[in-house]
Amino acid sequence: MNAPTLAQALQHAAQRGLARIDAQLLLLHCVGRPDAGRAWLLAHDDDILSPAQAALWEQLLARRLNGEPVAYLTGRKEFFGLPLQVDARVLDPRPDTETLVEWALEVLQPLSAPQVADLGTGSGAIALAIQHQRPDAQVTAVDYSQDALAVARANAAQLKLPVRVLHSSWLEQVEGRFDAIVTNPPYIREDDPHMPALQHEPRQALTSGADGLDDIRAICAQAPAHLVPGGWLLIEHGWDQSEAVQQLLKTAGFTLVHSRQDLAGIARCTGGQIPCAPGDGQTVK
Ligand SMILES: C[S@@+](CC[C@H](N)C(=O)[O-])C[C@H]1O[C@@H](n2cnc3c(N)ncnc32)[C@H](O)[C@@H]1O
Repeated sequence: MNAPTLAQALQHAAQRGLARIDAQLLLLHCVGRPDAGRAWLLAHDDDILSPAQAALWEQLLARRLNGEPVAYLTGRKEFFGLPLQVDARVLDPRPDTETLVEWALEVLQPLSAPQVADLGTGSGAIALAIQHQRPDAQVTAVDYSQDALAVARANAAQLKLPVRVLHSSWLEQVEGRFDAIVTNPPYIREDDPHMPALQHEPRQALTSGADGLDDIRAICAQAPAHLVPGGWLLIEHGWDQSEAVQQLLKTAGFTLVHSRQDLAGIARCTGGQIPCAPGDGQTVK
């Protein structure tokens, strides 16, 4: 077959069942215009792919149809307005996680030069978004995976953001106390039926024991000793875990424990505050 026009390439992808937005992002990548938008594609729909571009397009189309995230195929993902480098060493950052960043920015808002930790940083998405919004903050990005830390370091360098990158299992090798600890840890049950659909992402970024809560349990237990009085722990979790996470936070001594909804209106983040002084405890319903 002759090399297709851009319009023909998109039509072909739709016939094979690829979502239009995915096809557009992959095609922009193939023609070397990753920053151009859909309007550019429309304006150039008669352009013909070069043989090399057509070969790359066919290859990426097949990989996407096999379930690889678009971000791994293009090597980039926008998160909180920041262009991140992303590959199979890290979780593909999800838009829902921006809810957690917004919450963190709110609790940090009254503080100057706050200390912040992002546990399980992966690509560095959360840490870098907070550092970008709060240049006065000292942000520490922690991960157990050296592969993930290499990606986070590369993103920090590329974006010129002074995030401190640290190797640790949760807070075990971390010193000091923070005004906020923010985390999107693994929280999927080992036997979750959706795991095959996530086969291209690192397993250590996804699953956490029989009920998906092993890592959240560890973080809730470790965090109080690493927070200043009045400091917050904010956690992203699964769609059906908000009650369990609220209970874990209360058991660990947190107050003002409550959950927030993601972009789909599901309670997907839960947080609590270390009391400022003994007896300060309150609960938000
Ligand atoms: C769900 S991913 C989140 C990545 C990133 N924060 C995001 O939101 O896109 C969870 C991350 O936790 C890391 N992780 C898993 N176990 C860990 C542990 N014991 N200590 C620190 N990080 C861990 C994984 O390597 C992975 O990068």
